[in-house]
Amino acid sequence: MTEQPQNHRPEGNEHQAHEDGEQARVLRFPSERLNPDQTRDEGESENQVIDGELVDEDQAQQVDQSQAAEAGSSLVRREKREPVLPGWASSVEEFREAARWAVGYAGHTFAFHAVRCPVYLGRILIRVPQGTLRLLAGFLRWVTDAEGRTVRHAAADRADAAEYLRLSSQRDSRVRGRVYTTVGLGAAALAAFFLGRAFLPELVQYAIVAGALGGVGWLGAPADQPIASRAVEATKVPKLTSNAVEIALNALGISGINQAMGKGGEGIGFPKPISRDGKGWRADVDLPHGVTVGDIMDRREKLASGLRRPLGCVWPEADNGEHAGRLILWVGDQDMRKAKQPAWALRKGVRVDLFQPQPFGTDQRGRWVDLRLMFTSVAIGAIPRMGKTFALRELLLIAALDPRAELHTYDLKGTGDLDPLEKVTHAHGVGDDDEEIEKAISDLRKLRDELRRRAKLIRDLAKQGLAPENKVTPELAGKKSLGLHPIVIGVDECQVWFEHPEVGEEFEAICTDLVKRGPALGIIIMLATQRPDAKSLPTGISANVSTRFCLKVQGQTENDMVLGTSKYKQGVRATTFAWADKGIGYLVGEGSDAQIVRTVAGLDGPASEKVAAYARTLREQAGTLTGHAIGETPEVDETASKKDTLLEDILAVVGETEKKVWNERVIARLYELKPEVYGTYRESADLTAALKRHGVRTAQVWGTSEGKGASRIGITRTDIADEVAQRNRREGSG
Ligand SMILES: Nc1ncnc2c1ncn2[C@@H]1O[C@H](COP(=O)(O)OP(=O)(O)OP(=O)(O)O)[C@@H](O)[C@H]1O
Repeated sequence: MTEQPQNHRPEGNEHQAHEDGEQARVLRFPSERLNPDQTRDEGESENQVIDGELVDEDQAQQVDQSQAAEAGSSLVRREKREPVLPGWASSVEEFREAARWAVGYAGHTFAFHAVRCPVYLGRILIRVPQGTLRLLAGFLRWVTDAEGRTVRHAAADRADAAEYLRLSSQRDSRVRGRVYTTVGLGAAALAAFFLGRAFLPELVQYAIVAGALGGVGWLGAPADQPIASRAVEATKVPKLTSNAVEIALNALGISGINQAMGKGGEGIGFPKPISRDGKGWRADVDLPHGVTVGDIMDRREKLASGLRRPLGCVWPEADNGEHAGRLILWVGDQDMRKAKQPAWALRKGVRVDLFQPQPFGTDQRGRWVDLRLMFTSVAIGAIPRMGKTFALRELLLIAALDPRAELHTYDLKGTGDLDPLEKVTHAHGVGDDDEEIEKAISDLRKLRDELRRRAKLIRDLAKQGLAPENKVTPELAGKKSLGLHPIVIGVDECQVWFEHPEVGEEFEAICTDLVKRGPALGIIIMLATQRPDAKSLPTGISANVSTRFCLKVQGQTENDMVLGTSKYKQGVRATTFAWADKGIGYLVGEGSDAQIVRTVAGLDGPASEKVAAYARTLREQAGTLTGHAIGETPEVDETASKKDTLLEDILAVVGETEKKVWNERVIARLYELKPEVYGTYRESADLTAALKRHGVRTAQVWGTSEGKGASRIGITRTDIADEVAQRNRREGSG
């Protein structure tokens, strides 16, 4: 939340460790006070102006707890408690996955060996003679006490008569005993054989013979050629050791690390043992003083080389809960881009609720990462061919699976990437020719009006206690009569709109408004661009989107433009992705830390068509197919195609005698002149924005109302007249 000065009395004087190391206080708003007496005690600070940051209740509670720990008993320590159950036992998904693996493994092994049984039988029979020889040789060695032979020979060689005699007599008695045992066992075996032949069922006899032969055959197999082939070739992933991590970090060429690793250096700390984490190893590392996680992230490729692992397996991350030198190094068993992604729950089509989180992609550990589209606006950025359009289309498909959602899809690149959504979308645009731009601006103007209608409606509903948080709720969205269903706008290559020479600024103004106010009012705008700079993703938009997905970008500016200010400095660097990391990006969701996510793989055109077909069925059943999806042509706003005559109209309604006029007065007169054109101008800022597009600035101007003079935003007539004259000259010379 942005910094806001608060003029209120503080309650409590708890301290919170601030990011920059300063001590900051958590202050309660007056309404939250439990003890009215306290307010009297704090009367001195009545008019204290506090500069601070608004934090949510959860954050405040966390801080409260840690503060309580600090302030309370000396036995109470600040600590980070590890989960009681390991990840696989506490996550249903992981448990299911492990169980699926075990059953699959057992099934595969059984089938593999069952098919090869005849081969194994042949191998056994071939090896029976060899096995029999080995068995006999071993038996003979045992009976004759062969293992003592070398010692006896040594005694004889040394001419140690006493020792030799002792060993020989020991051997004689041992051999005697073993011969008796052999004879006894032989007689017993013979008796067992005849008894077995006489009394045992034939099947059991065969089984015994087969078992005996099997045993002998097994014994006859050479060590390197076992009877049974291996059903599963274990791909051995080397264990990640602290030594391997140290070698890799040392090889990065970072002087701070090299000094720490050198003689007498502080070394590298491992605050926790390296352990398994999902399908890989996780090492928590305390880097030497002065070395940051960002330094390591910049050298991801070198780190992978140092660890002798493919680049797609090595994922260094910052631990945001700790200091800037705490590195979490996750090394996967498999390259993330090649690892098989678990099935996407929505691939076969299923009705979704946009108010609930939906699976967007998988993290390095192969776990699904969910995203709640409601109450967000989304920015997607990347250099070309990294999977930006796939990501946007996936989000639009998720939205399409909620039959309440009204889609507006714009593919400004014009290659038809969003065409699979045609069968469900309310408004659809492809390309950037004049007609398409006209259609789009007209649609956006309607959306801006809808935004205003919703804002007013929500205000009214809040007054009646029906919108407690002053935003659209699932209940409100479900009431058709209110028209507060989710509206989802997806724009690929949005820079085409914002850079348009005539309506670019208007596109920007409307989109900024939608980004800022849309989420609370059930309007979600998603903008994707391959050139994230101030022109293609205006700052008003980039600063206000709440969900950001950044695939590979080239530099810090683009990185921060998409992911948010200072993200690069904090070690969230989409620049470290490789060219082959398609569909892999940093996702910064609402209030959550950045995480690496791979969008749904294989969701290409045909696969998207299938999901969209299901979405259409859902919409047919719900009766929510509208607009483009049922072949309706949108009514193009007449004013969009007509010449914009704002300046001339102002000159017509503001007489030459009036030098300066307040905006609100100009708007009222314009409305009288052309209500159908100027009906959307509700406030002074609307006229200011419209004039800005014509290169005319508004300013504070003096005027009178009911006899009282006041300074308000307004126009200067000569500015308008000059601009019209200049334009006429330009057109004349052109
Ligand atoms: N999650 C993913 N896993 C694997 N490959 C992916 C994934 N997402 C996208 N890709 C691949 O990346 C390639 C580029 O995707 P896409 O067309 O979305 O890129 P783009 O950034 O929109 O490119 P452009 O800027 O040219 O429009 C596609 O061929 C697609 O197969």
